[in-house]
Amino acid sequence: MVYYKISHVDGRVTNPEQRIASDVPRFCSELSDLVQEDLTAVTDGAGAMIRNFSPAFGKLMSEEQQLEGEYRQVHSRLRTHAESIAFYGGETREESHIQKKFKTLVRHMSVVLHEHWWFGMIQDFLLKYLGATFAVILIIEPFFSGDLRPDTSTLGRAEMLSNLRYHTSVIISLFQSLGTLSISSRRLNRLSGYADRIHDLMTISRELIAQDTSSMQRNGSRNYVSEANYIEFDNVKVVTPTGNVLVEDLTLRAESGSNLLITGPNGSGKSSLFRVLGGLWPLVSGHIVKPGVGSDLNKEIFYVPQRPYTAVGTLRDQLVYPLTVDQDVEPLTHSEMVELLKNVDLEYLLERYPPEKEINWGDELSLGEQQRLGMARLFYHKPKFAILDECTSAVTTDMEERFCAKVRAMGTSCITISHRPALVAFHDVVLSLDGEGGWRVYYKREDSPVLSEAGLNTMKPSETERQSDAMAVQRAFANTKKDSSFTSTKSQSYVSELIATSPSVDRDVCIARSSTTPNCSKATSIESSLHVPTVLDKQGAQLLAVAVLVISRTWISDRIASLNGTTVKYVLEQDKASFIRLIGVSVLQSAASSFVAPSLR
Ligand SMILES: Nc1ncnc2c1ncn2[C@@H]1O[C@H](COP(=O)(O)OP(=O)(O)OP(=O)(O)O)[C@@H](O)[C@H]1O
Repeated sequence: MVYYKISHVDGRVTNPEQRIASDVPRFCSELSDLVQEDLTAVTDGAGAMIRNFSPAFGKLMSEEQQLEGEYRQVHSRLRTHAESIAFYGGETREESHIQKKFKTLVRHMSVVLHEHWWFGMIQDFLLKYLGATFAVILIIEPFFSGDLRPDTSTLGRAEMLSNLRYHTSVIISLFQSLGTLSISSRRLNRLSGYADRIHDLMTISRELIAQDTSSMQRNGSRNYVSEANYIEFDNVKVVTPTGNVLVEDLTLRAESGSNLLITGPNGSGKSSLFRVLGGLWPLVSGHIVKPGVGSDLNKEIFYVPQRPYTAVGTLRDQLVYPLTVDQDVEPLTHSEMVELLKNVDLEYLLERYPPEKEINWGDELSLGEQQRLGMARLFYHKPKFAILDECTSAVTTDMEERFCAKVRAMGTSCITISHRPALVAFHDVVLSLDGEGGWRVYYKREDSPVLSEAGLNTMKPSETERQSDAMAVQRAFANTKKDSSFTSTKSQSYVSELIATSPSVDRDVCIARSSTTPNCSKATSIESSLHVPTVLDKQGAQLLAVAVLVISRTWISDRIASLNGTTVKYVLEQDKASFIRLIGVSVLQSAASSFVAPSLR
């Protein structure tokens, strides 16, 4: 069709040279209109075809957003509940959950990228290359076999085609390069942001490793953790990461089978004591003895926080947490599950939620229900020691008493942080912190738990309501034995103490272990997973190959552009004589027509 139209346009002109000189601009514009028409037809057809074959990108994108949101949500949950998870020793469980979400997202992303890849290829092929090739064939054909084929000189044609080709290719290349450059700078900025974050992470993990190594090297005897069948704090100093001393040189032993109650005003360091015991905060000075050294804290000492951590998962997952169903050595049967839930009056959850349904329990259960679920979890694990950090604050006193009785019957020793006097009956020893670094230990009299005024003189007149509760708890004990009580004003830097001291073990019961070892092993694993490629390894070689490819491609494009220019110049120089003749003819023609026209008028 185009050919016919071109022939028709061309049919009015007789002499090829004259035709080229006078009709080239008009011809070009008409040709462009015709090609545009046919290209539109071609692209419309291709567009319709593409639309029909196009994958559902909208659906894929919304799914990607959802999966990415879920992945980020589990990450932010991890950050919010980091302490509870660390106390439970739930790192492996959380890691597997996050990995699962991550793998789902990666799988989906690879589907999306694959769809984009093949669709992009087809789209490029149909719209750019097929369309362009078709257009070129349409344009070229009349020049070679149609009426447009010149008889003699090729100067006009060469000039037109070469100029067209050269300038078009230069302009296209220039814009492509500018576009690539602007995208590259944005990509480089993003890359430098990621690199910065990874660098920070690597620096911190190196610092942790260095701290641990230096702590090992200066193997002193001031701070170490060892293993035995009981929990003992021997001259332990509890210091916050900001350097505040919360408890001075605490000496206390909790035997397996006895129950310890810890009281004290808000912020006196009750929970912090267990942060040090669990290895979440380093042991600055003193000696800690506990069961299960070298394994996760939850194996022997199970922590039940005030706001229990509820993992996303099924009801069974909540009960066996931090174990996963696969790790569960003796799988929890349905009847055992019913039994555990009955103990805390939560059996109705089995009817409310399908057993295999994954629920965000933290959003769906009340605080009291979550606390009871935490208790059921403790009944499942049956640890040697249970640290109960105000974990009954939101349940009824009746439930609290049932819980304490059940824990006792299980043979688990409780270390309870509470201000409720009702709990006194279940404990043999009370540790009272005064909030200024001082502490006192009260033992229950053998004969009876009668109230006693022991230790009251250490409390200040400005006691809060909770302090009054704590006093009431203390009154429930007789002061038959008083270990020690003192206050020190000396405050030392947490970090400098950690670096300056290191474990030294020469006790027969001990398995020496630095309190920072878990951090170190995690830091080492982070470091090893953050592998930075070098030229010598596989990733480095791949990066180098890509760089070589990009440089060679740029060089080849540049050479092609320069050859284009040279070719045009060569053609023009070859046809210089014809070109000058043509210019002369054109000038004479226009002069003659301007001379003849007014005289005719
Ligand atoms: N990560 C931290 N960095 C610095 N200071 C901290 C950190 N965590 C806790 N503290 C501080 O340590 C002190 C003791 O906190 P802790 O949680 O042990 O108190 P608590 O006796 O359990 O109080 P409550 O009865 O309110 O639960 C508080 O003053 C708290 O601000």
